Amino acid sequence: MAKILVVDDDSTFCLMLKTFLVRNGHKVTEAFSFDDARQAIQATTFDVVLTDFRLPEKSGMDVLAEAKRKNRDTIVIVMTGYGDIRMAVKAIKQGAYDYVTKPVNPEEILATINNALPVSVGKTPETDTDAFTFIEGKSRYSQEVMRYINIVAPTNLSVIIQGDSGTGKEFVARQIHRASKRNSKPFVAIDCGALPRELAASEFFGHIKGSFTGAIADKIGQFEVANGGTLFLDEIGNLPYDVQVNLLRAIQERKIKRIGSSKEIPVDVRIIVATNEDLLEMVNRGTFREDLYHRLNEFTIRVAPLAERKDDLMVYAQWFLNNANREMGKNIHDFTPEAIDAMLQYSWPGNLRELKNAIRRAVLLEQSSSITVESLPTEIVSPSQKSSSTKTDNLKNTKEKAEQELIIATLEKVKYNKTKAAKLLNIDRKTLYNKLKQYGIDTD
Ligand SMILES: Nc1ncnc2c1ncn2[C@@H]1O[C@H](COP(=O)(O)OP(=O)(O)OP(=O)(O)O)[C@@H](O)[C@H]1O
Repeated sequence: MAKILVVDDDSTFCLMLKTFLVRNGHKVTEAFSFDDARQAIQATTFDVVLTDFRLPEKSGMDVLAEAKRKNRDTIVIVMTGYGDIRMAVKAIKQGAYDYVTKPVNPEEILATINNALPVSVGKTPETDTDAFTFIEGKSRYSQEVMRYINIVAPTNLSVIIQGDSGTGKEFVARQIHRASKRNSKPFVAIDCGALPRELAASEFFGHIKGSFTGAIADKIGQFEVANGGTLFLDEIGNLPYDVQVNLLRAIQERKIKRIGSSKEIPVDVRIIVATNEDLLEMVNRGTFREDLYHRLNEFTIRVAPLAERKDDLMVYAQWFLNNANREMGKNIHDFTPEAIDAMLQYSWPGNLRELKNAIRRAVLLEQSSSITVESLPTEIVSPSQKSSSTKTDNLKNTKEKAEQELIIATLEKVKYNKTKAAKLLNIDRKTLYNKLKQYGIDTD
């Protein structure tokens, strides 16, 4: 039984979800606004918070921040419309466990919660369950990543894994650990993005009772938990600057001191970090320590966005389909040619995570033995395909659609940096702004 908070201003939806989750053995509290949610979070520690992305006045991001401030192990799942998928990706970068798309299917939510629960966010001793089975893509990029994993795994080198959200960085880290001599020892993941500055040092190194307000008992830090194994620091770019120096010292000296203690404890930990930012650029901007960067940068692996390795798409799609079948007791064999076509055309800004979610949703909705275009999220059925049969097409709106698609694709490519996008599109920034307005493209 998990303690779950459901946050949505639609009270009928809340009631429906509550009834369903209670029937499945959970204890559920509802909140219809951010203020209700905040009060509930302050009063109780929830295992799971399920929040709508759009709330009156506030957003799911605020609920996420509130829940993580109270207890960073709370699993936050964001419910979002497909139009907000980029925001959902942002929420994940800030510590949300996953998102589900609206219209929400209760079975899907339950499956997401069940997946999340045994994996108490972050610190998971490595287990060889299906949830972490590493699937090899067949694209040139994936083959290269595989080669790098095999080269670096047996060494003790620190590794930086660079790639957009949802590309599979944590999976690469787990695979390195699994293929290393450390694989019988723990793999410990810390999400630096969800780590409040004041708790970061204590999370890494532990503390002794009474060393600061709130230190009500001795606490062992993650360096000690990971001893002999691998420490995976996700979103390393979000680590507060002053904590970076402590981290560097621990890595270099291979010893730590619990906060409030003078006793040095030797630790043997291999460090793997992940980032979706350009750390070197952060070094140049002065937000990431250069000495730490060089210490970590013994080996770098770049994981390409799914859009750049379309050869992998169906390998993963079939794997996620098989898993979803098993999870939901269904037996859908494959995808129709139109569905494959639509998936290949789509840009997948949320990468493998988005693909997995789209397929789980499709498996729930699909009534036939193959996934059809109709059960895929509408976003995925590309605008040009959807409109190809409409008689109202004319040269002007065909041209506009193509222009709009090109702008979106370019923005995604340059991670929404408008200066770079304008340059690539060979237009000035002002023209780009006008076009964004004209097509209602939201870039915040
Ligand atoms: N090699 C893989 N084999 C099987 N599934 C994978 C693989 N890589 C990624 N996935 C799937 O994609 C999801 C996202 O992967 P992962 O969490 O590793 O991405 P990430 O790049 O670390 O994301 P973030 O930057 O948001 O933390 C995983 O939950 C998993 O289901």
